Amino acid sequence: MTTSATSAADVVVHADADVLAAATAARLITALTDAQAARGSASVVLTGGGTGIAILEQIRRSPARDALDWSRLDVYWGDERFVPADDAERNDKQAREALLDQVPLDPARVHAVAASDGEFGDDPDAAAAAYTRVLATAAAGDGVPAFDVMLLGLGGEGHTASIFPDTPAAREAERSVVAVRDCPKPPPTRVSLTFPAIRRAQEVWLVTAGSAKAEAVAAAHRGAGEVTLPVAGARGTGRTLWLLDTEAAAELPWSPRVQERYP
Ligand SMILES: O=C(O)[C@H](O)[C@@H](O)[C@H](O)[C@H](O)COP(=O)(O)O
Repeated sequence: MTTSATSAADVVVHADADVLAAATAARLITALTDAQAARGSASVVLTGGGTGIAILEQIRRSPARDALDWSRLDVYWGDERFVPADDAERNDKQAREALLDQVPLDPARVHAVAASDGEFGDDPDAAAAAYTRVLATAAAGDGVPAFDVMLLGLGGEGHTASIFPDTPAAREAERSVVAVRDCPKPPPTRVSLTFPAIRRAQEVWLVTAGSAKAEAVAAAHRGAGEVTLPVAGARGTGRTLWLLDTEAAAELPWSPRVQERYP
């Protein structure tokens, strides 16, 4: 059941973090399979963080994962920690361990952000510029692909991807990918898509769990500005969907129905 909220966003609330991850995994498999049926291929933007990785682990465990033609899926990241490639903090390393190394993806269609020990050395601006080119090439002139689904997490203070409150990244209106430094969430140096890039996605799914996120979730639905609460600026061209557990939904200005956990 979805509840339409402010800014035409939909909200679906699940009983707990485990149900949220499993249900979002099923929803993502279906959305990407439908995109492939309609267009022959699909594209997804992954997120780091505990909820984002839990979703990938649920997909790995799901028999429905074989409904997807993995060889016709393009995988991107909404942000990446700018650390060495084999650093456990890398979002792509965590995603590969959770799922990507277990499914028959086309390696040429997995678009990771350069690591700090990669071809651009310890230069996050160069890594951001290179990822900008990756997106532009995939978009065939539109600058950024119209991703089928972009997964985004959020922090308790309202960051999403690696766009943190009151930062240049939150004010970026031109570039699609930027380097961010001194992030309050470690590691401090990251590469992140910006709002212009995020808003190219057809569907943006904001997925989060836990009471620590409840205030930011509610503030976004009360009309907070995107510079002070970046997650409020994350919206898709076709749909913005909030996927929450009951704790993260607890302070919403209305009481959405909860998708119960059935025994
Ligand atoms: O690289 C990152 O850290 C993520 O992209 C970040 O935006 C994350 O999604 C949120 O901080 C939520 O993280 P949790 O799900 O672990 O709370």
